[in-house]
Order: sequence, then structure tokens, then C-alpha cells
Amino acid sequence: MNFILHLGLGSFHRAHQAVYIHELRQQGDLRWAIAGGNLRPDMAETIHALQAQGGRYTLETVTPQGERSYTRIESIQRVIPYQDDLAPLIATGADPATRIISFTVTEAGYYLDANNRLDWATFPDLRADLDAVKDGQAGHTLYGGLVSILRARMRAGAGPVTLMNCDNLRHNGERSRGGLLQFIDALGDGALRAWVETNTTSPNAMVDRITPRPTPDVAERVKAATGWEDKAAVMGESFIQWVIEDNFIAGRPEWEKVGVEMVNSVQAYEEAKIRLLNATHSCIAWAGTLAGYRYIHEGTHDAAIRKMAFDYVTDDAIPVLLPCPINLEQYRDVVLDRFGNPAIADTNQRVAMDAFSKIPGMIAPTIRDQLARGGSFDSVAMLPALFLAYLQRWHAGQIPYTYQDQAMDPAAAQAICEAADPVAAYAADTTLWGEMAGHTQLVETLRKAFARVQAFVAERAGA
Ligand SMILES: NC(=O)c1ccc[n+]([C@@H]2O[C@H](COP(=O)([O-])OP(=O)(O)OC[C@H]3O[C@@H](n4cnc5c(N)ncnc54)[C@H](O)[C@@H]3O)[C@@H](O)[C@H]2O)c1
Ligand SMILES: OC[C@@H](O)C(O)[C@H](O)CO
Repeated sequence: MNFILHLGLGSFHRAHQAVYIHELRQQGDLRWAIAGGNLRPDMAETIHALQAQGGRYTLETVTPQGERSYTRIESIQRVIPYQDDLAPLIATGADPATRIISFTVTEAGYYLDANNRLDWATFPDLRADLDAVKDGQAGHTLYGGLVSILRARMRAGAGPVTLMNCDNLRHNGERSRGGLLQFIDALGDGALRAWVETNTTSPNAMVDRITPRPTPDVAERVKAATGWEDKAAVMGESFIQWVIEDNFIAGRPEWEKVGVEMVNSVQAYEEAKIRLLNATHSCIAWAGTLAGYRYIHEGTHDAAIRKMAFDYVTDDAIPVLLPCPINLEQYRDVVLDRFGNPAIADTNQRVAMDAFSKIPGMIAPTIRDQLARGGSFDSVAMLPALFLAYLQRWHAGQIPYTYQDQAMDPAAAQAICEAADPVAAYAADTTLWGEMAGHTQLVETLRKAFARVQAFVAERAGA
């Protein structure tokens, strides 16, 4: 049997990649299975539960009409519990039966700046990881972890392996490969660099299925529907899509038999997904939080919030994506319908997170493209303006949930909020804006957008 070693055994992997392999196995193709674990000591309870359940768990899916279905997923054949030296993960990665190493480590797990350079200055944990790997310890960022695994694989002569990124990141294969090679260069390991260049490929991919953080009621519904006491149940929308560039150096599952689109270039799909779905999702989460909503579907059904999202896509995002083989107006409408499904009950908390990675990765590119073509970017500017208002609430301790942001420097965020001119300070932040930081048109457009956001917030406060 061939293995995919997956790093980052979160909800999304279990509602997406694991489902496709499960479906292949259900068709009788037992040639591939998944081994998975985390690079960090998080989700200990879920990993423990998964291990106790032999890697099996129930997936609940919900259609736009609210119909629910339950499937017991059996493709994760090996659950690798976390240990500090990552020895079991490294051993699995160095096993010749492992032909693909895939990963979901969140958008914040890549540490790249707008020029695709590793941002050592902003992310001290990256430097700490490099030092740990230099000292012969296992790395715990994606790059340090992969170096530990790939060095062991090279030494074991275990052969080529595909590195498959499944995160929402533009050019996700290429960019994470670039980060990995820079990390190896910083280590000064020329032999590993040469081995990686010859023995690995990194296909780009677009992944899609809204997968909320499972709440206790998922397990309750699973129990009621199946009788199974499942401590690792997940839920997602019925919609699912995966488009992958067909660039696998050591073989791959016959994914096309279960609906995966294998293509030469994923670019049109990823741009549509990142700009029309992910950026819009963040818009609704930030605006929805400011308006006092808890769930994404509530903000989606609020006419003012829906208009901000619709105008952003229509006025500013679609024009810079044309020409495009995808019908982008239709894509926009389907996405808004998906967000509006109350049965998904996805929270603003999950979607609002990691803005300091999502703004540069998902929103700034549209501003950059509009600036380059001399176009207006009033509608897209509403998104970062919403986040500035959100950040000010966070600073005032008024966000009604914990805001998580791995890329945010709290001191820099505090300085923005306390500045005499917060808009100018925000527009000057290089983590968010790269080379556009401080650009006059950026400052002025953000200022106008922020005034509109303040009017929206004031109106809601008075309502
Ligand atoms: N949930 C969705 O709707 C969805 C849909 C499409 C794509 N994705 C992608 O999957 C990612 C994870 O989503 P999820 O729902 O599984 O989240 P999750 O919180 O359930 O899991 C996050 C996983 O990432 C790992 N991780 C987090 N930060 C890391 C870091 N800095 N270095 C190494 N590992 C790290 C954790 O160990 C965990 O395994 C998203 O950030 C996104 O890129 C999610
Ligand atoms: O925008 C937040 C994402 O996690 C989103 O749920 C996902 O990308 C949908 O595929």
C-alpha cells in the first residue's frame, strides 16, 4: 500500500482530502491510504480520540436545503500522535511506502512576504526553528518539519516524494516550495537542496469545502443518526472541490475517478477561490462581528454587509481577473448562497482569524492589480477598512471571542490602534501591504473606506 503522510490533521483535511481517498477505497481501490499527525502539540484531544477510533470518524455534510448525511471515513489508517522529536512522523516520511507528503498548516504557516521571501524579521518562531534544526532537533514549522523528514528520507534512500500543499494560498505548491528551499539555504545544507530539487515536486492546488470548527452538537447529531459515540466527528457543507496540477513525482491516487480535477494550471481556479470566496468570507466575518452577529450566514443575509461583499467582487475583483475561463459572476452568486446556508453555522470567529496573513495574501493583490491598471479600488478597500475597525475593537477588548492571528505582532497592532492617525499607521504596515505601504492612494482610499465603515458601525450601534 502507498501512503500519503499528512501534516496538520485539522478539520479541513478530514472533511476534504481524506474523503476523496475514502471514496477511492470504497470503490475497491485500496492502493492508497493516509498517515497523519501534527507538527505542533495542538488538538491533543482530537488526535487522541482519532487514535482510539483507529483513525475512523464520522463526517456530517449539509446541503443548501439543510439535508444532513453521515459517512464514516476510513482512509486515515495511521494516526501519528505528537511527540517533541517528531520521530514517528519522520520515520513515516522516510518510509519508501510514503509517496506524497501533504499539508494543511493554515495560511499563517508559510511566513512569506509579498515578494515570496521568508520573513525572518517578522516571525521569530521561524528563526527559532532554524536554530533548533541546526542544533539537530526536529523543526516544528512546516519548513523545519519538512527538513527533518526529507533529510531522513534522503539518508534512507527512500526515493522521490511529492510535496502537496492543501492550504488556501496563492500558487500554494510553488510558494511553499520556495519557502522550503530558502529555509534549506539558510541551513547551508547544499546536499539536501540538490536532493529536494531532483527528488520532489510541488503541484499547485485549489481546495474548497467550508468546514466549520466542529461544535458539540455535531457529535450529538452523529450519535442520534448513527448510534456512534464519535469524539472526532467533523462537519462540512455538501459542496466539495479540488483542482490539482498533475505534477506527481512518485505516483498518485487516481483522484479523477472521484471527481478531482487534474489540470495543467490551477491559476484561474485559485485566483477565483482566493479573491471571490476567501476574501469575501473575511469581509463578511469582520463586518458581521462589528454588526454583532455570531455566524457567517447572519452577515450574509444582512443587506448592507452582503452589498459590501457583492460590490467588492463585482467592482474590483472580477475586472482584474478577466479574461477568465470561469463564469465569475456565477461563481460569486454561488459563493454567497453557500455562505448564506444557516445549517452550516460557521462562526465569524473561525473565518475572521489570521487577518495579518489573509490581507496580504487574499486582499492586497486586488488593490495592487487595480493600482497597476490605474483603476479605482474603493470597493476592495472596504475589506481592510472593516478589519481596521475590528482591530480597534480587539484593542479595546470588545471582540466577543478570542481573536487568533499567528502573523500579527500585538505591539505593532497596538501601535496602529493608538496612533494619532490610525489609518495612516495601518496603511504603513509592511506586513500587510509590502511595497505598497504608505502609498498615497492607498492611504486616501483606505481613509474614505474607513469613514464608510465607521458610519456603518455607528448606524448599527444606534439601531
Ligand atoms: N476549514 C475550511 O473551511 C478550509 C477550507 C479550505 C481550506 N482550508 C485550509 O485548511 C487550513 C486549516 O483549516 P482547518 O479547518 O483544518 O483548521 P484546524 O484549526 O482544524 O487545523 C489547523 C491545523 O493546522 C496546524 N497548524 C496551525 N498552525 C500551524 C503552524 N504555524 N505550523 C504548523 N502547523 C500548524 C494545526 O496543527 C492543525 O493541524 C486553513 O487555514 C486553510 O488554509 C480550510
Ligand atoms: O475563508 C475561510 C476558509 O477556511 C473557507 O472556509 C474555505 O477556504 C472554503 O473552502
